[in-house]
Amino acid sequence: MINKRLIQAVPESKQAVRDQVLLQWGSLIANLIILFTFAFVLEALWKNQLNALRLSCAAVLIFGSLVVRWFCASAASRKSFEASRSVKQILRRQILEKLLRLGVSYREQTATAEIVQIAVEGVDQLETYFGAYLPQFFYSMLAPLTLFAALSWISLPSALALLFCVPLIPIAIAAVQTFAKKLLSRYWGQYASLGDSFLENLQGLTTLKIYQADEAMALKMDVEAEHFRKITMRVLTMQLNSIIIMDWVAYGGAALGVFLAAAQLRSGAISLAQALAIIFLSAEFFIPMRQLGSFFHIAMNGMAASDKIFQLLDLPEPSEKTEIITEIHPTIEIQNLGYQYQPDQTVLKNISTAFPFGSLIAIVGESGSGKSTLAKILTGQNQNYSGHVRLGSLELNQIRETSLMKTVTYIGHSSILFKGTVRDNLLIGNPHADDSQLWTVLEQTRLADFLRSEQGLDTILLEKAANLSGGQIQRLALARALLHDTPIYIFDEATSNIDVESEADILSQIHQLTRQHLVILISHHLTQVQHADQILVLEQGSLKEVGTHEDLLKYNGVYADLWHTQKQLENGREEVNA
Ligand SMILES: Nc1ncnc2c1ncn2[C@@H]1O[C@H](COP(=O)(O)OP(=O)(O)OP(=O)(O)O)[C@@H](O)[C@H]1O
Repeated sequence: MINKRLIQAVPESKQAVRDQVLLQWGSLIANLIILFTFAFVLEALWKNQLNALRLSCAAVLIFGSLVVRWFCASAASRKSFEASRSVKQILRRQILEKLLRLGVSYREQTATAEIVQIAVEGVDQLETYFGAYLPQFFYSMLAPLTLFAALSWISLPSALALLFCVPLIPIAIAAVQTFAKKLLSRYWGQYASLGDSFLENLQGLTTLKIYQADEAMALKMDVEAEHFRKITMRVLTMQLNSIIIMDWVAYGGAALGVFLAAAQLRSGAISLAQALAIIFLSAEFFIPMRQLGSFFHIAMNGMAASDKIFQLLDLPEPSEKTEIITEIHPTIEIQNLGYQYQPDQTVLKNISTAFPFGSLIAIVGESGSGKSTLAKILTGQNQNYSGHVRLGSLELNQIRETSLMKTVTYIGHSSILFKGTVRDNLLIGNPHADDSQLWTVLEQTRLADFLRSEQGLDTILLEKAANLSGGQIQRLALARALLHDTPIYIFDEATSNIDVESEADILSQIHQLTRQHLVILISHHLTQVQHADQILVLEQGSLKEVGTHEDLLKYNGVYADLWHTQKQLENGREEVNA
């Protein structure tokens, strides 16, 4: 019932829990004083012995205790709030730091949607565990012992009977725990997968509408939601059943206390005030444990979530990388490179080649031949490769991530721009750039005129730059990449799906970059790569051909086939257009 690892993960929580238990205990003592005083007032009233002095003493005592109880209760709830706030902060920081340590290759080990679920919903679930369950756990043991100590002076048999009934509640809790743990783990699994599907379908709603597949997808989600509804109902049934058992124990125990007090009063063993005190306090014996039972189910949910958090925190991290690239003009050398996403699927096989600085290297091949996989290896996103990849004199997977990021810039086909101004987005490339440098790259990428007609560098970009065209997004991403000014640039289909004008502008920039940098260009359009210094042709993960455009046409192999096929298609298109 106590997850040691979770508490050790947030050591600061211990003090907060201790404070809350003490404050709750203070509130209990105040309550005891109120109830005892009340019992004595009632007895005095019954015996007609209530005079002004006694009444005012009782009133002062009750009022003073009420003030103490109010103070303890409000301080405890403030502590509870502070504890849950700091727990959430600490765990989210740990998740973030873990992701930073996993680095750009985190997706080799986990999915982004899962991280979002764990970091947001999963951590929220732990609020009750630290803020309410843990203090209640200790308080619910301290409270019956305190009450026993107070009542044993009045009637030992009643105090003993009540004390022995209290453990029946945790026994009932423990009985459901094994079953509850399995059920909650399945509940969380289904919750995460429903969340994934929901997010994916929501993001792809337009596509689903275009293909009129939204209804079919909605039915599929209905099935998933129905499974989730069923498991949620099972969780709730389990929780309600155990609450009923706990209520039976609590009310049964309190009734026993009342019965014993009445019996002892009748036999003259105790006074009326003592009997009243036992009756008032019988319920108090069970309230803390009963409350623990209610928190327990929410806390179990949190513990199931914490398993997922620890799975993420336990992911193996890439080994410590110490090397820093010092060459100003690094080359890339690849030897017997191999890569697999899954053990039985070889995506790259035995590739050996070299990319000299100052050259334009093109990588071509049919879809799925492994071009992007190679680009991701060169940018550190895919780290578990076999063979060697050397950047200058250093092995790539030994290079510190910050150093690699200062050396290689990757521009993919759907670049991400962030909500904010154009300036904010450009400064990501180089935080120290001044406005004139920003305008220079915007001129180079031919965005300057457009932006001048808007609000210049202060033009606001919506989420995913929804207020820019596809071509403008890619040109702005290129401007940001130019500001980054690294010796190596990798363009992975950076001009696919954009207008001809933007494509031409970007290609012209790529060619201008070449002599001062090492540029790797991945493209399906062979016309874009025909002037490359070297063209690598991949086929099913193997390097089939290497050479210039002319060499490869003469060789009359895979590249020549691709070239002629594309030419025929283009000619066919021109004829249709004519
Ligand atoms: N994250 C991944 N997990 C598992 N398999 C993957 C992953 N990414 C790519 N693959 C597989 O690896 C192979 C090579 O993919 P890659 O994206 O490198 O090809 P590509 O040549 O860039 O294709 P395209 O030209 O269509 O972009 C494909 O068979 C693909 O299914």
